Amino acid sequence: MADTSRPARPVLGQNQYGKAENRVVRITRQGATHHIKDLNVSVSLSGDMEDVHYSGSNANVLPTDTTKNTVYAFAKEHGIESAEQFGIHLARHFVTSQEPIHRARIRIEEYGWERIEHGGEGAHSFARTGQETRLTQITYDGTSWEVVSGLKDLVVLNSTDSEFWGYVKDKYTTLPEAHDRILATEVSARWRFNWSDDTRPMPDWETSYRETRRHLLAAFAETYSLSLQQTLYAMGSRIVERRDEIDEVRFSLPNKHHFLVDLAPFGLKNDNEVYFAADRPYGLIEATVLRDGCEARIPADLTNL
Ligand SMILES: O=c1[nH]c(=O)c2[nH]c(=O)[nH]c2[nH]1
Repeated sequence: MADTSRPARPVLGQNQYGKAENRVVRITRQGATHHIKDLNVSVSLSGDMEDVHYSGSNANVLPTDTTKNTVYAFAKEHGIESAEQFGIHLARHFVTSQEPIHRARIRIEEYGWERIEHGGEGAHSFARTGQETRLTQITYDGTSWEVVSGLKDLVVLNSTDSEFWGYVKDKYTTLPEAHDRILATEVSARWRFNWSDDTRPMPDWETSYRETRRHLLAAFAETYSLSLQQTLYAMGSRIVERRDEIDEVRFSLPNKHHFLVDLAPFGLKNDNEVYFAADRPYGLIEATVLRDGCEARIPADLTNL
């Protein structure tokens, strides 16, 4: 019989720790020409951490301060070739150098900079690109890797080649059918690489990002859209078909509605020229596109990644 006089001690569940949002800017000098990498790196470690939670023993705890220092030291010692390469390096270091640490998850946001072209000497002036943030998440358990990369805040718009009609109508439906509308969204996308073990060559991360982004944009621009859902599938399938290293793509696409303004009260005709750009509410279209036979592993809620 279990002793019911004293309740059992509550059990520690999943836990992880580390230093979040280490902002690291690495300048690489090639004579007067400088190169810049600007990252926001979050480290999350897990392993034999029962004691620190139950008793406060820090014997297995690599301080979060040390994880921060490691990010900066690695930026100096190894440079930052790509966000993925840098994250892999860090994850491998934490799992292989610290016995109690069994799993490392490194999340990186990368901010883009473009050169300011000017008549003066040197190439060391940059302007932040107002476009997307590049993202990656590296997970390593000492045996296998999972690399999920992507982007967020990439705003795109087609000013034609978009329709929306033929939908279900009930007594609450007021939306007029559209045969020529603006289609605009702010793309949040994550794609999962099929590279998972060290014995296989890694993808070229920089080329992969550039090409994946290019295919995504080309599919958006080239698809004659009958719904944002159709455009989403076109973007995902183009990536999976053209990039062998990627098995899964997930999108979260807010439909940034542009409503035609009624100019009739002013005696003016609105021939698809003047729109009200509504900021909310917005349609939210989300889906995963998978290589046939592959498993979906990217979480449905991208805010969890
Ligand atoms: O592309 C669209 N998909 C929808 O599901 C939808 N619903 C809606 O009101 N407008 C749109 N547009």
